[in-house]
Parts: sequence; structure tokens; C-alpha cells
Amino acid sequence: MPGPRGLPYVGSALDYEDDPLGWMIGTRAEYGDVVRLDPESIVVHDPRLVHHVLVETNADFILDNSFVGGRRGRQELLAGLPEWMSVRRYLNRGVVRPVLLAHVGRIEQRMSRTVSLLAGREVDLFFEAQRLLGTATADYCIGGGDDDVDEVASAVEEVFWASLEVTDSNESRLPIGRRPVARRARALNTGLVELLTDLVRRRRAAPRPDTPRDVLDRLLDHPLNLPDREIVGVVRLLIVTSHGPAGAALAWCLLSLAEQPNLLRAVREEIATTPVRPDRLPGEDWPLTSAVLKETLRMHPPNWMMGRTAVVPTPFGPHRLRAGERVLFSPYLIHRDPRHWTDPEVFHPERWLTGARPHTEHAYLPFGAGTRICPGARLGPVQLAIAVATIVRDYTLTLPPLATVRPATSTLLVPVKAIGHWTPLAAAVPPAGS
Ligand code: HEM
Repeated sequence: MPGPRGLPYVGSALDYEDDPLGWMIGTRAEYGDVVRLDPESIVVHDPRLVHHVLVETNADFILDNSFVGGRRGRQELLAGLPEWMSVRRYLNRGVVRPVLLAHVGRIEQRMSRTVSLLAGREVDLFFEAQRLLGTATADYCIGGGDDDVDEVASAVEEVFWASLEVTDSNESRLPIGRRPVARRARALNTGLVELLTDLVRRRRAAPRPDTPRDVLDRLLDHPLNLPDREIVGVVRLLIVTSHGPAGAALAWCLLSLAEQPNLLRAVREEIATTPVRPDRLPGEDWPLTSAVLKETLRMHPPNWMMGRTAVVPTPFGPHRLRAGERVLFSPYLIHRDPRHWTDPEVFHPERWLTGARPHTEHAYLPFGAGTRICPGARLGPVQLAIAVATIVRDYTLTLPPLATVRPATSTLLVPVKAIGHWTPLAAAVPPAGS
């Protein structure tokens, strides 16, 4: 397998950790689209090979997200896989338009309240964005009943930050007993599981509605009569997983719009002049706003780096992978590769409005692809459209220039310390004659 010689045992892992993007760009230029990173991992830049890995996940490859999924280790992860996949399919079929429409109505009000309370205050954009979107998904999961969405969203948010800390801390190199960050994360997670278990029990004891109001109702009606533990696991996973990517996407989108006043005005006008009809979802009739969101997810895919592990020896292009080898790939680099996009470094939403696919095959994957594609791939853009509309329609943005915002490239691509504010539009316009 081509790649730099590296050090014994660790290969190029230390150089990669120093500057992952720089290392990948440099080695791609020198060695091509498949590069050895360390004895256990390769990095792949060819979208067709990446697509193959994503489609073969759960067969030749696994997605090892045991920590986020609340599973202890790979064995438990594999044992729970059939149930998780069947729940995914069931939710896909069953979280129908009426559930989405009811959810939209609730979060429009909720977001509007939160955004107005924050108006005029200096905020850390990503912090507030992840809270806004995480609370939205909490509503989607449990908001149809009388349960306290804010309480659940806050408990989930604590688990989200603690999980990020665990992955960023590199604690996995320490012996199991000495991992304080992981211990804290586990304690917070236990609290969250207790809170959700209580909620599931109360909902189970109450009369069932004729049609599901949210994900929890739908899970309680599962034909296999899922145990509380399983239902809690699914609700927890959905909410925890949505905080980061959706929040990062909103933050990057607002930063991009603030940078382009003409585009911002055009989006504002589209949203203001095309009210959402009762049977339609926000974004469905806003082509420019949707294109802005797609372009944001192209240039700043929150899941900027993803990976799979081969479970069996498997052919891979001209190479062969051993069981246990990791395949890493970066949607960020694929989305900015001039072999797959025209002018990839330019934020150009119009590329999505021509009716033709603006990239080569499989070169756009902000939600992943294949068997484990994000189950929020349909919901996420709707929630984002509501959040963008809520802020852009009535407020003006004062945010730092994108070029000055450092992206964190750890677990997620997140704008670091992008501090700014939004103020009501009327307040931003100087009175006539002043
Ligand atoms: C703009 C918003 C979002 C983005 C960019 C995003 C991105 C992604 C990506 C790239 C993956 C696949 C990771 C991989 O294959 O390694 C993923 C998985 C996942 N996402 Fe999202 N996501 C978003 C919103 C949401 C929302 C709203 C939910 C909840 C309804 C959600 C729940 C999940 C879950 C549970 C998984 C794991 C799926 C599995 O393991 O089978 N995401 N997301």
C-alpha cells in the first residue's frame, strides 16, 4: 500500500495528529487516492471506493460508534446491530408527514422564542446552534406528549459535550481505571438513561393515541414490543447524535451568509415572500435557501472525517485489506476536490440550482451513504431551514469573517469561538434622517 515510510508501530499517526488536513493533502498529492496512515489504517480519497465501503457496511465493514451508541465495546455493538437496523427501517417508514408537520409547528415557536431571547447578546455561535438544533430533535423524539423537552435536551447536551471530551482527550491510551473524562461521561449518561427510562414508563402507562405524535409514540407501538431499555437507547442515540452535526451546520451557514450581504438579502426575501403552506415543510419551497444549506454542507461537512473497519479480509480496488484494518475518508476533502467539483473553494449556492448534478458520482456525502446513512438526512435540512428562517427573516447578523474562524478538526468540524450576535432588523436600520 503506498504511503510515507513513517515510524515503527505508529506509522505516520503522529504527523497526522499534528495536522490531519495538511497531512492528507500532502500525501494525496504524493501517493494518490489510497494512502497508508499507520499499520492499522489507510486513508482513501476516491469517492467510488468510499461509496463501496459505505454500501458494504454491516457486511464486510463495521461502523464502530460503540461509545456514542452507548454500547460497551465491539461485541455488544455487533450483538445489537440487527435490532438497531430493524428500528431504523421501522422509523423510516413510520415517522410520517403528519408527525413531521406537527413537529415543525412546535419547533417554529420554540426557536422563535429562543432566538428572540438571545437577540443582542454576544453568543458563541456553535454553542447556541447545537442547543437550538439538539432541542429541536428532542422535540421530534418526545415533544408530542406532555414531557419536558428542555429537561431532556439539557441532559442530552451534557452527554454530548462529555462524549466530545472523551474522543478529544485521547484517554483510550490510559489504563481503563484511569480515565476520569470517560468516567464523568458515563455518570452523565447514566443520569440521562434514568431520566428517559422514567419518561418511557410514564408514556407507556398513559392511553395510546390513535396516530403517533413523535418518535417515542412510534417506538412504543413497535410490533415486537420493544423493551424500555431498547426504546431509551434509540431515543438517546437520536438526540445525542443530532446536537453536533446539525449545530455545526447552522453555525457555518450563518457565518457564510453574514459574509455575503447580497445572498443574505436574497435568502431573506425568499423566506419572507414564500410563506410555508400548511401541507408543506420549510425549505421545500425555498430553492435558494435549500441551495445555501447544501453548499454549507459541501464546504463545511460537520462529519468531516469518517471511517469503517474491515471485519473480514476483503479486496479493495487493486489492494487487499486485512480483517481489523480501518478505512478512513474525508467528506471535507472530497467536497473540495477540483477533480470532482468546479471552483470547489468558492461558496456558490447557485451550482445547486441548474438542475444538473454539480459533482462527479458519489462525491457529495454530508450525511454519509449506504446502509448507515444518517437517519436524520431528511429531518436535518427541515430543522435547519426553520432555524435559518427564524434568524434571517427578522434579524441582522454581526459575525466574525469566515477567514478568521478556526475550525476544530477533532470529532466534528466546528467553528471555534465564533463570537457574534444578531439584532432585530428594525433596530439595525438607522432612523430616517439620522
Ligand atoms: C445537518 C444535520 C446532520 C448532519 C450533517 C448529519 C450527519 C451524519 C453523518 C455523516 C452520519 C453518518 C456517520 C457515519 O457513517 O460514520 C450520521 C449518522 C447519524 N445521524 Fe446524523 N446528521 C445530521 C442530523 C441528524 C439528526 C437531526 C438526527 C436525529 C434525528 C441524526 C441522527 C443520526 C444517527 C442516530 C446516526 C447514526 C446512524 C447509525 O449508526 O446507523 N442526525 N449523521
